[in-house]
Amino acid sequence: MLSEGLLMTRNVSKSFGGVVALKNVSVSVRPQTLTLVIGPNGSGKTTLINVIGGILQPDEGHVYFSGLDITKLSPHERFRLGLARTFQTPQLFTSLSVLENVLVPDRSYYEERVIEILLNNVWRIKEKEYVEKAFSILRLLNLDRLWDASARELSGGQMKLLELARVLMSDPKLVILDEPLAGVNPSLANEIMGYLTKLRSGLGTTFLIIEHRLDIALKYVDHVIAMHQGQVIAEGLPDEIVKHPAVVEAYLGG
Ligand SMILES: Nc1ncnc2c1ncn2[C@@H]1O[C@H](COP(=O)(O)OP(=O)(O)OP(=O)(O)O)[C@@H](O)[C@H]1O
Repeated sequence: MLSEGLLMTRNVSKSFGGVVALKNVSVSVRPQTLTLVIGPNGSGKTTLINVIGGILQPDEGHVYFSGLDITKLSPHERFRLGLARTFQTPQLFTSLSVLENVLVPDRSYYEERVIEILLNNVWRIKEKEYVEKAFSILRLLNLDRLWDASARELSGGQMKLLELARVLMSDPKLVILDEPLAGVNPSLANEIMGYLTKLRSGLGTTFLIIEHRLDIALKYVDHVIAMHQGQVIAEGLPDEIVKHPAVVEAYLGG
């Protein structure tokens, strides 16, 4: 059973005081897919990705990634295994340029390689490699023309793309995106979803996305997980899920 998903939760439960945020949640994210988690406000989406990312520990249940039980691992340890995430508010260095932001990925990426870099005196070669890699990622996301701009000059949507670019420097297997389209104009929002499909097919990256703007997101994703009151109420193809009676009821009732 562990081979079916790159990422899986099994019977994950989490409460905050008396509030049950997740109740026996078992989901699977297949490799090289765009999987979207939907649900009305308060249905448990954020809690689920925080448990998957390691920010929260579940009260019960397990999280598996690449066949490993990662339930007890820290967010950094998960990152090193290839499980990365972006935040609703991008975590950028606003005084640095676009390129510099991409060249400052998570510290653990460099920490792992620091001995190799020092011993072999290959820093200059590595630096050139990193810059080339950064530019190729910026090109994929149509940010290369802005490489020298200060991050603070970017639009909200471009900032989200820049955060994604930074995360991609570590060659993640799976990226969790928390509302990548929130506050982004429709044209850029469609562009962002287009880039994700391109990255999935081109680099083989898997994406787990939380998004409220279903009109846009549903057109691009491969699989939808619908939540309500801390439970998964339906799963399947976008077309099936929007028509699913439990999903319709959850949104109308909510
Ligand atoms: N830190 C917390 N302390 C107390 N209750 C919390 C906490 N985090 C979440 N909850 C509660 O858990 C439930 C699930 O919340 P969660 O934020 O996971 O839902 P959501 O689907 O992400 O909602 P939204 O779409 O509004 O972001 C809600 O009832 C919420 O009030």
